[in-house]
Amino acid sequence: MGVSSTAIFQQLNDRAPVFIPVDRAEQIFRDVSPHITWSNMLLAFVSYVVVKFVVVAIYRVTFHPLAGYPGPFLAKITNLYEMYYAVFKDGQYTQHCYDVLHPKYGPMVRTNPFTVRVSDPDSFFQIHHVGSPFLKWPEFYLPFQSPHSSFGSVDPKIHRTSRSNIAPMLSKSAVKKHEHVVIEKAKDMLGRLDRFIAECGGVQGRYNGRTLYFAYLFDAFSGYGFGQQYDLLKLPVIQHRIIDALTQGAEATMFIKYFPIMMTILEKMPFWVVHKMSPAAVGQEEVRGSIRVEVDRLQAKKDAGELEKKVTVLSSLIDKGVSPKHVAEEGHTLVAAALDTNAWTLQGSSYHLAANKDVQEKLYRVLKEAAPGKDEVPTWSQLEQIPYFNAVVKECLRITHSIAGPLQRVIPEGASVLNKPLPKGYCVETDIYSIVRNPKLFPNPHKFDPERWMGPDSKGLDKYLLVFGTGTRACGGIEFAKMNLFIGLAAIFRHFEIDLTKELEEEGWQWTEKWGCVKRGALPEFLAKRRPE
Ligand code: HEM
Repeated sequence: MGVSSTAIFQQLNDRAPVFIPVDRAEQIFRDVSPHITWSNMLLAFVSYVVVKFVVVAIYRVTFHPLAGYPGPFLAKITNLYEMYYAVFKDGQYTQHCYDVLHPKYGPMVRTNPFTVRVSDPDSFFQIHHVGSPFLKWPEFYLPFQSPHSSFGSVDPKIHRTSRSNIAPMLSKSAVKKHEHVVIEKAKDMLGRLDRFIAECGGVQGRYNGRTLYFAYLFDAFSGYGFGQQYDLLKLPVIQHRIIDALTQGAEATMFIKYFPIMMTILEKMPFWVVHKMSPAAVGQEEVRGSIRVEVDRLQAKKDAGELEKKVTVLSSLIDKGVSPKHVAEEGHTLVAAALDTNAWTLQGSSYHLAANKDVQEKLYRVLKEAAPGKDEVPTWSQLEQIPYFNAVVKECLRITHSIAGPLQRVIPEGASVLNKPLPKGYCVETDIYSIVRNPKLFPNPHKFDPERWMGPDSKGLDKYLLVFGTGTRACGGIEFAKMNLFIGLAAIFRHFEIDLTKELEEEGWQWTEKWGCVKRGALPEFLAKRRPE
């Protein structure tokens, strides 16, 4: 039953006397009600949105705490500007900042209403030093849904705990104990290249770098990380849904950055729906599932007093008493953090070495000297003693800069960067790309030139090889990453001559930024020929 308007107005008036006389209110209602139509309501709504947008836009360019920072007008009033380059121009945001915004506006640019982007080596260290009060920006990191992991945590206390939990298993001395496995997997990779050659007639084989290197890295990491052997390199055809899943995951990162709600929606959806939308999600779930099973198995062993000590990253975490839920979270993020980055570096390195045959030949000669035997793979310590090899690896890391996207941090109280005070609570972002491609630090920065690491002044350059980040939130797996890179690159370039396919030769090395780098254009395929022993 309806309630009369008189009663409603009477009630309102009782609660807020002298608000408006009841008879006057009724009169207004009678006058207005014929105009309450759908089209008028729509018009009112649109007018509200437009007026609100204009008022907010005026505020953002005039009185907003970031109003004084230079940047494109559109970027100051809406994040659609940034989103356009990041999402709709297929991952061109970082390159747009490097090519257009910084040259035009200087080292500090307001790239969206809430963010100042800083491209300056000294400021990078100021923001990312050990114990820095610039904490990870929750809006970017929390959608990864691993708030208790070393990568995904935002709260410094939680991070301190999670990082110190994994650190002993990822220290140089700890990962070195796993070196024999990595060498074994590198030899499997050589065998696999022989098979590609045999399949292509016995002289030169064509292979997909992403698939092959991913399989090598996954085989090298999975045993150490979570005690599972997938042996992807031994499959008849190298294919696993985890490869597709991580590819799709990387592709989705930018989309999730601008539409974080998507992660929550996907989590809440029944798995069969997600599977229908993205078959690769099965691979993700498969690995997540096997990590969960392994974590539960380890916890049961611990409860029974039978836990094998410090055998894998996961078992060492269970041994420390970390809850199974958090151990599983750490496991998932480690898989993503460890694989895409390293696989990208190996692909990009293969491209640049194939495109620069003089460097490849010199590298081959030093490697042959270090490992003269058939299929011999030098050890990590041996490789560390070869100056030219080290120069090549540094240049490969620099030019491939796996994480090209912005590293976003919250501005703390009283911060000032480049002598300009920054308002607390907003976002300041830096990026690795603009440091490792800074022409003042690395002249001719787009040229692949290992010699830049060999000169008398090159020691000072090491500090700017910031591909792993620096400070408290620097990469947790640097040693593991280096071991895989050193051994993987040495194995391949000691025993094979790598060439570009026609497609890559014509196109060059094109990439798109999905926070991490993703190959654009032609497939990352290469041609491999056995070196004479
Ligand atoms: C070439 C290979 C790699 C590169 C270039 C790389 C780069 C990076 C960068 C730039 C960050 C900082 C991200 C940020 O501030 O948001 C990071 C974080 C991290 N990486 Fe790596 N990474 C590589 C390989 C690995 C490997 C192999 C592992 C593990 C075995 C790993 C584990 C981690 C972890 C746990 C973090 C989070 C650290 C923390 O916040 O405490 N990464 N990595």
